[in-house]
Amino acid sequence: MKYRTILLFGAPGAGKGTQGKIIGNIPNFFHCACGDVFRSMKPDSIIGKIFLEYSSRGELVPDETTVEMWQQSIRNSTQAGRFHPETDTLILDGIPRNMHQAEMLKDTLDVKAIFFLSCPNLKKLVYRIQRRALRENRLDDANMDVIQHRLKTYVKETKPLLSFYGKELVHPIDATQSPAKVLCDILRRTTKL
Ligand SMILES: Nc1ncnc2c1ncn2[C@@H]1O[C@H](COP(=O)(O)OP(=O)(O)O)[C@@H](O)[C@H]1O
Repeated sequence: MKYRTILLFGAPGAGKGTQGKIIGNIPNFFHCACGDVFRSMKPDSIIGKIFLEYSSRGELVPDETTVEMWQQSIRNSTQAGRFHPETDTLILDGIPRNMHQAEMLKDTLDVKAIFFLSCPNLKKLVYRIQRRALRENRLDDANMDVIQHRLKTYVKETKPLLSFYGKELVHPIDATQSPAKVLCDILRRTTKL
């Protein structure tokens, strides 16, 4: 069975995690952020070490490791009764993150909509990422070179995904607005799906 899915899409710092966490608290939605799954791994486990190696350089973790880990995490959430695939909509954030991952997940995800949190103001993104670094103690947010590299990786590898799914699924959302307004825009469209 394919999972009914909404993708939260956008550059690092666009606010995917902030929105995903809130929406995930609404009944019949289940939020899964791939970065959170990586960060929940023990730093001395095999995946934990691979994650630190790549994320501290601002690079994507290799696709096989990522997709396998993500699938395991979804299976665990289903078995634990947190995610009910029959009735819940999956709110995905941070995966798929390139064309290859989208291909790998083609038979797993039934993508109903992509909310593209658009923030063309680079300074704003960098400011948000640096603020988060202080709050969440994230290695990959800590220095400017890594942040720049992450933003470049997004443009080169992740943004082309928008055309993979096709523009009829893509809902642009102005992510420079306050979190409450962004949430309103997302929910207004979600209830029409
Ligand atoms: N789908 C993915 N594929 C590969 N690497 C990923 C994926 N999701 C997360 N990561 C790794 O975790 C890091 C942090 O991701 P995330 O928490 O989504 O933050 P951000 O949105 O700020 O990039 C990424 O820079 C990358 O190294």
